[in-house]
Amino acid sequence: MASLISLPLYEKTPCKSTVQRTSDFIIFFLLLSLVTYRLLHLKNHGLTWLLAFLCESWFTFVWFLVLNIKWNRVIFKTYPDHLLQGVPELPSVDMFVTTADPVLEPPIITVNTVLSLLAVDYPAQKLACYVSDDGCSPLTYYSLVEASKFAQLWVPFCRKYDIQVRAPFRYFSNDPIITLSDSTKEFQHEWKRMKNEYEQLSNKIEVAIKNCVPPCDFTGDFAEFSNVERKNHPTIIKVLWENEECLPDGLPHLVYISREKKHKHPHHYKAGAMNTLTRVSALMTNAPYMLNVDCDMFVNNPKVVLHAMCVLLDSKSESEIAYVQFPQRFYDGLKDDPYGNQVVVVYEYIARGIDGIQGPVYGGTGCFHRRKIIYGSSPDNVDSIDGKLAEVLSSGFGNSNELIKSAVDALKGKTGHEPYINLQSYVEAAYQIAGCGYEYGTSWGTKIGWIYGSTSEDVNTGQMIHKKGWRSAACTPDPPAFLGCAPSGGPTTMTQQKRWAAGLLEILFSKSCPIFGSLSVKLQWRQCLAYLWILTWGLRSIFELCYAALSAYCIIADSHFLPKVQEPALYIPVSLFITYNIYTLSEYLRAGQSVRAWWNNQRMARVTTMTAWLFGFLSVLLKLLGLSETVFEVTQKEQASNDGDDNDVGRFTFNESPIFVPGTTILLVHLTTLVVSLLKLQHPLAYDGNGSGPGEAFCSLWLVLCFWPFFKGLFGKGKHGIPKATIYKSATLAFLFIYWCRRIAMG
Ligand SMILES: O=c1ccn([C@@H]2O[C@H](COP(=O)(O)OP(=O)(O)O[C@H]3O[C@H](CO)[C@@H](O)[C@H](O)[C@H]3O)[C@@H](O)[C@H]2O)c(=O)[nH]1
Ligand SMILES: [Mn+2]
Repeated sequence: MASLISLPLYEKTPCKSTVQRTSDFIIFFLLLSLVTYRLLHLKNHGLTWLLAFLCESWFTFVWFLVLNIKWNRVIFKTYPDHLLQGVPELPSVDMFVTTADPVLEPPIITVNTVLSLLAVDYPAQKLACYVSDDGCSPLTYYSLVEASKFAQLWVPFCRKYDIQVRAPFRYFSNDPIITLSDSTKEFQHEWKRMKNEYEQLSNKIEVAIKNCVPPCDFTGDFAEFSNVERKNHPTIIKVLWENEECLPDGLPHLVYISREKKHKHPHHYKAGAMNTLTRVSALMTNAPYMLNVDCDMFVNNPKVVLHAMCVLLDSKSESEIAYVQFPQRFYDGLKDDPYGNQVVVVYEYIARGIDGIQGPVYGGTGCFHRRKIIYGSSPDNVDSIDGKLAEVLSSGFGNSNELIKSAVDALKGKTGHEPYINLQSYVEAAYQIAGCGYEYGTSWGTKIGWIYGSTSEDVNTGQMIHKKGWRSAACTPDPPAFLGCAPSGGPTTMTQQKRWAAGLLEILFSKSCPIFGSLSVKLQWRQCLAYLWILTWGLRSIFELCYAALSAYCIIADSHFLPKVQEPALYIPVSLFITYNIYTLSEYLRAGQSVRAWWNNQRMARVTTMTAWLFGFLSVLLKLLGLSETVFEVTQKEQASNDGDDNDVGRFTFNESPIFVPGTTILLVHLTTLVVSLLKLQHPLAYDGNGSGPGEAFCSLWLVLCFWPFFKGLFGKGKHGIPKATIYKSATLAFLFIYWCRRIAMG
């Protein structure tokens, strides 16, 4: 294949970064100076300085990790046109969609993602789409059945007119007048028909949700769904559509899978679902490449598979690059990113940096994997897999002979079935491998497939691959390949952040910890540092909380933890603060973001670290103590919401969750200390004698500004207000903290 390809399929270019490296260094230098200053004066001060020293050492360590990450930023560029000229035959791809809850993940969202996948620009006989439904919902199934009928019209329409956005809800929500004005009569006619058909499809689904018909009479095709409980039901696998004649312009196969679940059998959440998808697809189509997306991540660039293949089919990649990760981008993002979760700037600077080391971290969605690598092959044996080695590798696959045979084929590089396949004939064997007991005594979840033990199965699995010495590649085509929905409310954002922090810490505190990886295996040490930056999110909460408590304590006890006004050392924290903020602001501006977006992200970074990540940390602590297990709480997906008055869009929302207690407490404490320091109400018996100064007061002011959404929440109503119970609890905690500070101050 290599000789046929003359033009490059992809290029990796470094970003210019002198200014950035210099700024990163200045900040690092200032942090080091601060730590040194602390160390030199440690013995003249008490515990407060020791704590400040520990926190600042941590902040310096984190910045060192950032410095390392950003050092070699790169951009990957792919050329699909060169691919079509150079590659005689494109390989097959199995596409996986996971959904878990028809309420939190409305079926119409999953349907749109599936439709957009079925309609990608790629020979249809090379594609198969598998949907895993962990909710075992007849509604999801019904919606997919209806969607597969609509797809018969939609996919040809997209191909004929080269439609760019192939998720119908997005396509029809874009301004139709512009699309239609300079088009042919025929197109206008078909467009209207298609819009009408799509509206009928959404109506049917809506009606089904409301009235529970027809799925709920559980006859015919729905019989298997009668008496199912979400967490206790047999396997259901249904071939919704099969491209029987293997037509390149037909419709890709579509298969629905709900794996078996039983009470007390661990199902490992998304990782378990991914492994079931991997096995079932191995029997049916056994494509050498697998794409996986979350149910809300529709295809926004129809050439996405071709872009991925540019990297994967490049002659050198075969023994080097394990997977191609597309960035997570979001549609209908709220103006100025009030929840700080659009991650535009993080992608630009952090992700591009990691891309330049050993390659992007696996992000759980929008990623193309090679099947044999998911099956455990490493860069050393990838060229030399013979029958014997393949058999050794396939020993952990479980006792399905069909599966083992397909795995041996996949490992040897012989994949895909011969032209005629009959998916239906594999369904029986598929039931066996989708059973909840199948994985007992096998290597699934440990050495093969998606790795268990963390609710951030993505990072865990990607890291396992990097540890074998594989690299990965990022792909950032324009327009963005996939778009999904980012949480647009306080509670959802907090739950998601909490789960991430917990899942990442689970990896840090397990035997998959990257530190072991870079000592003994082939994880590059700079990649190991990059992983450490990610995995330690939850730990940051402790240091930030401690620092926040220090400044409050110093005001109440009339002590100080920052240099006094007359000390030249004051310039260190002051210049650190100024440089850091100007620098991060410039990053936002350079990435095309507003000043407001910068501020919202700074503020939300403090809020999530000290609240959601704290809860993530605590839940891992409980797990380590054997008191409870971490759970994967599914993030709620909403379609563009038109409800509510426009004034309130982006205003922070709350609910009864205890996750809002720490934030409210921090706010109340610092409001109090701010008043105390302005009115000079400190305790007269304070021990230090040289009391708190403007530095400490400024810290309180800054925190109050960061928690301003909570301040508004104190007076807000409905979902915009912090519940009374939360306020009472927080007020009690704040009171206890202040009381305790005074007690210590009085000795
Ligand atoms: O028991 C489960 C739980 C979740 N999912 C699916 O997993 C996906 C991701 O879940 P979501 O609630 O959307 O989590 P996010 O926080 O939005 O997801 C990010 O973080 C996850 C790891 O924490 C990754 O798995 C995701 O790919 C990544 O987008 C969704 O398609 C779910 O349907 C399952 O299939 N089974
Ligand atoms: Mn998601």
